[in-house]
Amino acid sequence: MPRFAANLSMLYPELDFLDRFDAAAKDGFAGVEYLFPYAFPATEIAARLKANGLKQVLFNAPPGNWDGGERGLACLPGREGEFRDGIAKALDYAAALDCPRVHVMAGLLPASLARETGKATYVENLRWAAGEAAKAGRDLLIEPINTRDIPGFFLNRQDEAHAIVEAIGASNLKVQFDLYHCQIVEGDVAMKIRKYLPTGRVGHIQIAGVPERHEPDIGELNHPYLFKVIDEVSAQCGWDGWVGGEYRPARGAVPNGTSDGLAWLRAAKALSA
Ligand SMILES: O=C(O)C(=O)[C@H](O)CO
Ligand SMILES: [Mg+2]
Repeated sequence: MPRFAANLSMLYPELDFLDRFDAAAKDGFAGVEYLFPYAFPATEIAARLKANGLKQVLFNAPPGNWDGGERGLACLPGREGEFRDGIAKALDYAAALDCPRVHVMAGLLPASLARETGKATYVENLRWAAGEAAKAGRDLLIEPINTRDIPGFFLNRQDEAHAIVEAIGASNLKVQFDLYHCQIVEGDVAMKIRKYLPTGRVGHIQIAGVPERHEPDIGELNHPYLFKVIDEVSAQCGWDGWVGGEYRPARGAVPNGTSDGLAWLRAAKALSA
């Protein structure tokens, strides 16, 4: 079975962020991911990881003005300086947290901007950032996201993401394959696992129930089946990444709301035992 990480931006909403590390470890997660560490000193987060024997497997580079609605800077002409400063900051945190990969959000394509212009900026920014990440020994990930959750998001489809990664040709630039977004945008998830894992271009997988983005055992995707497909393909091609549970617990921010919803994780572990 794949290794599972808890997404601490979404799981354990009833707890303060720094207390979520302890909860995830107690619930049997071996790794954690989250959107942004920047509100906390890296030393403080590193201490929580160490105290709980957790691996930091992923976080995002600074996305621009998140509260103002921005969702990344990578496709935005004129913001290259800020983009580069954000990558430098992310790589500093990645070193302090011993985190092997950083997700770079593409951003919202402005209505007034031609897609080709946004794409040229995106590709140039990624090329530069992948070079910096390579020097720091990290992978850089890009993630197709559905436009119901993030209207106007620049990167939506798996094939587009893989084409961009192939065209740039940096071995540390990879795709963050979020099965939830994939199901909403294009479907055929199992076949896409079979198609893309063997390419070596998938750096991380994320899961959630579709369409509510609750636990993976709620909704239209059959995760036990997909875990078996991931296992089977991994055995053939050597994929050894992490699967992040990135969902909003159905019971919400109530005590033990996340822990009580982890039947899907126990079932996945039982399958591999
Ligand atoms: O929303 C997602 O699926 C993500 O993985 C991003 O990191 C946050 O938008
Ligand atoms: Mg995701």
